[in-house]
Amino acid sequence: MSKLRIIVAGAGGRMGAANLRAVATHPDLELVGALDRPGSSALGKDAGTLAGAEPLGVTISDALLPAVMKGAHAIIDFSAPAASVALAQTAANLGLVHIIGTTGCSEADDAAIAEAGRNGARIVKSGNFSPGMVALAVLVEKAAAALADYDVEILEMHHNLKVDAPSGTALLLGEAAARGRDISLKDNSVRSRDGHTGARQAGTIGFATLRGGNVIGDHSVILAGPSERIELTHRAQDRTIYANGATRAALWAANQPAGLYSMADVLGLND
Ligand SMILES: NC(=O)C1=CN([C@@H]2O[C@H](COP(=O)(O)OP(=O)(O)OC[C@H]3O[C@@H](n4cnc5c(N)ncnc54)[C@H](OP(=O)(O)O)[C@@H]3O)[C@@H](O)[C@H]2O)C=CC1
Ligand SMILES: O=C(O)C1=N[C@H](C(=O)O)C[C@H](O)C1
Repeated sequence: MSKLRIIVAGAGGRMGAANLRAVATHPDLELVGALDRPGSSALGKDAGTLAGAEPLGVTISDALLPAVMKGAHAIIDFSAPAASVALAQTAANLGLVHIIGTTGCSEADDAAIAEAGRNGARIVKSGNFSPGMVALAVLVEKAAAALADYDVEILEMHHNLKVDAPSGTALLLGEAAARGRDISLKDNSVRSRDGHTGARQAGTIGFATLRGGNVIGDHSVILAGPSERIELTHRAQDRTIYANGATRAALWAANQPAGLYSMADVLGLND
């Protein structure tokens, strides 16, 4: 089998480094491009050196076309919402696989990404690419359904450089709880509390956000009922889990028709 040729977007970032290492060490993948934003201090550097590994002979660039010309099949993209929307449109035009880990997308961004999936891109988008988190979401959906009158609260903590809140994973877990209750998350979520809030409204799904230090990603879903509390928790210890999930998704999506997929699809949970 010939190797799947990959472009890593957001290459100069924390996840960029993890993705570059995951691609470089995977026997079925070949790195053909590494992108960062115009003006980034990463431009012109060797992708491997920047990721703390051996030089890879691929220079970080802000131009997609030269990498596409090397026969790229897939983009692994953990960057920023505007960049991910633009890349999804390019992936649609070229029929590429596009793995999107970027969080903090607006409704309009998500609609544009879904449109790209309808127009030829093979997209896997997830707020969390760890298989453990996909399993946790299954448990949350079941627990929220079984304990239909318990209060659901979602707590997340991340490093002090994270720019979006609640995290993409917290929202993914909120969607799982809402599915379990057959309600819309958008219409039933409480994203923050401050001041005289009044008593908790039954049936809502609450979110709380903590930021500090270098926490990679902690998430807890708490189901609070009369005289008991169930806490379902995931703690990430290394960004490798996300990068390995992303490479797995790229290899899976290469054999799928155009569309917008989730990590649950990749793991066969929706078959
Ligand atoms: N789904 C998942 O499993 C995970 C998702 N994430 C998400 O991935 C994203 C990146 O996280 P992280 O690596 O920690 O963040 P970083 O800020 O470290 O990295 C983001 C990178 O993207 C670059 N970038 C910004 N705009 C563009 C652009 N237009 N084109 C190309 N590159 C661009 C940034 O450049 P510069 O710094 O110069 O602005 C930076 O190098 C976040 O949304 C985060 O929430 C993170 C971990 C796991
Ligand atoms: O920004 C991060 O770091 C992370 N972002 C994702 C999110 O928003 O949930 C995934 C992970 O928690 C790390």
